[in-house]
Amino acid sequence: MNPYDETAPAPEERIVGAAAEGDDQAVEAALRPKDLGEFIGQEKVRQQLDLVLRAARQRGATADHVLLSGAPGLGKTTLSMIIAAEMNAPIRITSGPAIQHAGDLAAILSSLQEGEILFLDEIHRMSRPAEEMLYMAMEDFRVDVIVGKGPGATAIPLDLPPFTLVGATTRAGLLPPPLRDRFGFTAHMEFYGPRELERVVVRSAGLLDVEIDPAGAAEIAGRSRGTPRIANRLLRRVRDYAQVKADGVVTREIAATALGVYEVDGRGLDRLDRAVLEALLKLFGGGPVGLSTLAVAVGEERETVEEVAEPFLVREGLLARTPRGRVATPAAWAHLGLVPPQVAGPVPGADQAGSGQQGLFGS
Ligand SMILES: Nc1ncnc2c1ncn2[C@@H]1O[C@H](COP(=O)(O)OP(=O)(O)OP(=O)(O)O)[C@@H](O)[C@H]1O
Repeated sequence: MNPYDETAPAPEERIVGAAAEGDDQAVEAALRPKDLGEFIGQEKVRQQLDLVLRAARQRGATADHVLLSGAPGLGKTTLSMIIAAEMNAPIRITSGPAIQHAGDLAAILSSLQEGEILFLDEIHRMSRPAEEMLYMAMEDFRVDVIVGKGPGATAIPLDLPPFTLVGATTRAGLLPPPLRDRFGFTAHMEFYGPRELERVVVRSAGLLDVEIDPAGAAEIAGRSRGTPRIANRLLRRVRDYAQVKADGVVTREIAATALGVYEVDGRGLDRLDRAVLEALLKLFGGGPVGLSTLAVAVGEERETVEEVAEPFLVREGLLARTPRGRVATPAAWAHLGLVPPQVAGPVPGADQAGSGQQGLFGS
């Protein structure tokens, strides 16, 4: 099971979904930071990448191949464009699923200019033959183009201009080691902290000409699930509300009310997330309960609960997956303002007699 699987079933378009949806792409182009200085957060990645790029520039060489991994919406595409800008090089953008045949890749590689950045999104979804061609292209800047079929087929070597491959993946673990090893620099992008997201919101508000006060920005940041793409989307919905229902200025109260209309709560949970938590707490006393039972209780597919709702609930420390089933954490009870039931009798190994929680969450 993959928490970041873009192909996971979505019950509906989610305002808190991390994948690009609706009008995201059109607006995102305008909101993308253009250089490393403008890129907010990810300090380590920024520092390391800055060194890699500076060194390449000083040597007058193309930069090493770069692998960016992390959940959707954290800025992988943005960073690839920044790499191109910092190297003053053109960029070609494609994705793993678009390259089904080795020939598709050969066509792209052979038309690259010297120093060009090739951004390959979802690199883990490339076909095997294309992947194998990429090994040689990355290492030797050469591909073998196969002409003909069967016993008469011949491989014609084709030299490529030096280029920089920037691969992006939500699932670094799925990359075969020979491919992973050919990247000179690998960066893992983390979820953003609230302060960083606040800066993302303030920056985007400036670009969109939205008046926002710091508390309004903090309110949106706190509901953005650690993801700049979600922060930008929530900002746009709050802007609409502020414009239609108020004087256009985004304050904490306006942001909270607007996001309440879209059913995004103070911690970024949406209707589905809360339905799962509520069922777990109110119907099953906090668990443990099996996934299928939980899914039936909320009227969703098992996969939807497992792949759409649970990853964020687990990340937030609201739900735990245990061998005996799904279990709510104390934070889940607190978040929904409910009191956990008292369990009668001492629980073996518990040091808080009577709380019953050691039995559920212990070890
Ligand atoms: N560090 C950042 N500072 C400011 N804005 C950011 C940052 N990272 C991402 N964004 C904004 O978030 C949006 C999504 O970023 P981007 O498209 O680069 O994500 P991604 O990781 O490539 O997503 P996907 O995996 O879905 O392709 C863009 O509009 C971008 O401007």
